[in-house]
Amino acid sequence: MQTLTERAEKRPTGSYTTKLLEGGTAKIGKKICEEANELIEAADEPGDAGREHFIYEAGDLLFHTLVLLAHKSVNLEEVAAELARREGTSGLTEKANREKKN
Ligand SMILES: N=c1c2ncn([C@@H]3O[C@H](COP(=O)(O)OP(=O)(O)OP(=O)(O)O)[C@@H](O)[C@H]3O)c2ncn1[C@@H]1O[C@H](COP(=O)(O)O)[C@@H](O)[C@H]1O
Repeated sequence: MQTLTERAEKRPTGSYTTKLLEGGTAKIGKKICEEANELIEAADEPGDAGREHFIYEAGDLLFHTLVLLAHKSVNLEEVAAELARREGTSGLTEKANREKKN
């Protein structure tokens, strides 16, 4: 995350992250969707090779999600704080609260 934040600030040429950041939410979002699909496909692959592929794709999805956080100037601590806020609350209660809000 620190590296990605630095890429967002300095935008060095020859950086894949810079290329993504220059494309903004549309480009990063498209990659996140692609990587999410690849992760889901890999989830049902059998055996050790399937497991390894699944981990590889999870890495890709997390990487691109972190790039979107850097693009939005959001740090991991803020996301961790949001998850901590939810801790101890049932996911079903959280869902009901969201539905009330919308
Ligand atoms: N952890 C990663 C990382 N994970 C995945 N990727 C890239 O994410 C892309 C995954 O997309 P695809 O599988 O579709 O491959 P692709 O066809 O090459 O992708 P596109 O050109 O179509 O976008 C690949 O290009 C991977 O290289 C990453 N690129 C960079 N990092 C790390 O990010 C840091 C900054 O990297 P740079 O900004 O490139 O210096 C460094 O520490 C890197 O190791």
